Amino acid sequence: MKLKIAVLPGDGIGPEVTKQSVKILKAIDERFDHDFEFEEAIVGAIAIDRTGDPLPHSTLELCKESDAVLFGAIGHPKYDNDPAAKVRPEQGLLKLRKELGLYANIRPVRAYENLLEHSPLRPERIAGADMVIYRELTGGIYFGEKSTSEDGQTANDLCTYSTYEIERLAHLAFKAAQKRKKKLTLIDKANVLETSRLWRKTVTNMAKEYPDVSLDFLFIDNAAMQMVLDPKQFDVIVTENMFGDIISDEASVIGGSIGLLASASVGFENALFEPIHGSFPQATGKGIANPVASILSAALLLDHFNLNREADVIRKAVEESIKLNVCTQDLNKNNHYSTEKVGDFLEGRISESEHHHINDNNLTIGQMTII
Ligand SMILES: NC(=O)c1ccc[n+]([C@@H]2O[C@H](COP(=O)([O-])OP(=O)(O)OC[C@H]3O[C@@H](n4cnc5c(N)ncnc54)[C@H](O)[C@@H]3O)[C@@H](O)[C@H]2O)c1
Ligand SMILES: CC(C)[C@H](C(=O)O)[C@@H](O)C(=O)O
Ligand SMILES: [Mg+2]
Repeated sequence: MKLKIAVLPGDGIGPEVTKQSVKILKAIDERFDHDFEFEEAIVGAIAIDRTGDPLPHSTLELCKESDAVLFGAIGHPKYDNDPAAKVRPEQGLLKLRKELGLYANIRPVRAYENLLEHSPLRPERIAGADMVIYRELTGGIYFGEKSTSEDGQTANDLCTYSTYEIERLAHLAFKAAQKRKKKLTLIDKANVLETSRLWRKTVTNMAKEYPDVSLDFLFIDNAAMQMVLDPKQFDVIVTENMFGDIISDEASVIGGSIGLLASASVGFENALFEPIHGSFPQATGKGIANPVASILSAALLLDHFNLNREADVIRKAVEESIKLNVCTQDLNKNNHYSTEKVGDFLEGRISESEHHHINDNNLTIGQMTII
């Protein structure tokens, strides 16, 4: 298949992990005889430094004309530590999501058999946990009107949702549940927030169209507790932008590290793939960042184009690396491997791999297969 992939490494560990996922995609390209073309562009703090704009026009245009975007991470302490900064790296990512219409952010989370002991959570609580979080990505409090009073003593962030925004995401989540364990959980704060009450009303109405899916509701505060107490209860989660951001970082503890959690952001026309973690500035240049989240995001990219067999080869290689303890230090304190070495190991496995059959256990969601 011919694919043009825009590569936006970004800041901090972004370039280090993205280098590995590009390497893996190139190995897949070679192994399966595809025709992948990669083009890099700047975004985030590095783009502010060079152009004054966290999302330069040329970067946005490249993303629009590409089949998919492979995104690293953005963010730099010089902005995190300056609340008065007029322009911020994060604005680049938020604008990109909005401009590309990426309303659904899909974050698969699961426990790995060989990492059960590694998680701070009790192994018997997390063994078998396997869920997908559908996070709304272009609305809510992130994108509402913002203001600070002239005296600087009061600030506002408006949270707005429309039925349309809720429905287009919830349809994807219901469909995902139909192909999985047929359970959908809406996470909200409907006991307090008007927007959450609209989510509950809208999703409840939609449930009639999906009679085979059982729908339940959790308030976000309780959900945050349930996520660590009994994560096996979750199948598909659907939630608004900010709750989804927070609950997915929390859920990464189940896998053993946020360095394992991949995501796909999709809209009607565009798709972007990125790890859920940030630029982990403390690790920049040290070769300690886990590249697996970025590599599994590349696997989701392949799934998006129905290259399920190829995506499966990547996931199998990752499973194997975990089994053999070929991991960065977040997963293996003793005898750990560098970012590059983990990438090299996976690349080697892919190049040597047999052509696999499509795993029938994979669950297809729209165009996408979710592990
Ligand atoms: N999508 C994004 O680009 C994105 C996401 C989250 C945060 N950020 C930005 O990143 C910067 C740092 O934010 P933060 O420290 O809150 O979050 P972060 O995700 O960068 O790091 C939080 C912690 O997670 C762990 N971690 C993250 N990535 C890892 C990896 N690949 N391997 C191993 N461990 C990893 C580290 O222990 C780290 O201290 C901020 O500027 C923030 O705005 C960007
Ligand atoms: C960097 C930030 C804007 C972003 C978000 O909150 O969406 C990040 O935390 C994420 O999860 O992708
Ligand atoms: Mg986040």
